[in-house]
Amino acid sequence: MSLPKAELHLHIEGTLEPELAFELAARNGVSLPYADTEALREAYRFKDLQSFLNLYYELMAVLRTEQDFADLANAYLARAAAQGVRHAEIFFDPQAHLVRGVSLGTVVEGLWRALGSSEANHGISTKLIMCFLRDESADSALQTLRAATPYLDRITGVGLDSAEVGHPPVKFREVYEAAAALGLRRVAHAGEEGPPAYITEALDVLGVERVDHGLRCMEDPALVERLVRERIPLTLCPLSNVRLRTVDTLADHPLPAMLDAGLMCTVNSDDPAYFGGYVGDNFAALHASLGLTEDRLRELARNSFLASFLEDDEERRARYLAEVEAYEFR
Ligand code: HPA
Ligand SMILES: [Zn+2]
Repeated sequence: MSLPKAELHLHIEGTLEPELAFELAARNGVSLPYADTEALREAYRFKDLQSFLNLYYELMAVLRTEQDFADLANAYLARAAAQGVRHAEIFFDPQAHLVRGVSLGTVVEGLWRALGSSEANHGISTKLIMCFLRDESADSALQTLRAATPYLDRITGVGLDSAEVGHPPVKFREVYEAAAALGLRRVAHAGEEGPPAYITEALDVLGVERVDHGLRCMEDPALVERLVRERIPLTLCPLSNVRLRTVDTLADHPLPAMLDAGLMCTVNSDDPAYFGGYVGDNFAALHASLGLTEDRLRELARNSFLASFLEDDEERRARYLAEVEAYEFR
């Protein structure tokens, strides 16, 4: 669906399509434990977040050089452009590369080769958000933030991802305080598999401005009321929730109830190579399976720009919002 939109919850490593994975494996002399792309796709049956993360980290082995990261990002941007994305705030997982001996410079410079020319090549403005792995130590997150010092001109904010349960936001208080002191924006995954209390903690302890997923807020009416009152954006990822079995089917997704409650929802693809669709596919699926009306879809698109970190360019935001209003569904 080509409705103009911003994508605010997108892990660049999660855009690694099987074809590109095999191409990069050949280029870098890395062997993958799958015979071909078909066999690899067979492994895309996840029972929960962890079963997905295992494959997500395994396949990263093919990402070695700046050009690999540039190719990965360019492939994403081309697909996103075809689905109406005008602006993308892109997550990356530095610790997952550092542990393999790939430097932060390689990752950031490589991604920047694509992001720096994204407006010219794809018509998409971009921002970069560096995520900490919550199943790694708080000290490792602090070291990662320190290592990012030379690249802070290219990094808009910090996020928190990977295995949620058992790794509450409070574990990362110190690194979020340090990030805030550096002027970085703050987001965190919370309430995907973890309890509503993690959402509250991400807000109160980490000072996040957006909550990634936030799905399980629906179990706590007082929290819903607060999120509505404070207009905290939630970056929902419906196809991801189905694939990771957070909801049974798309028809059971609470998104319509969340919109009815007045929550500021956005729709995103999370890890589109693994979850069966890019962001436009998520919009189309919501329309098909949940009967979301054109007004609702337009509201979601409007929210995506309102929730984006475009405070440095309000003129651009206004232009994108005008495009949303002018869009004609066909
Ligand atoms: O959906 C996700 N959840 C948590 N961590 C992640 N890292 C990549 N994708 C995800
Ligand atoms: Zn995510």
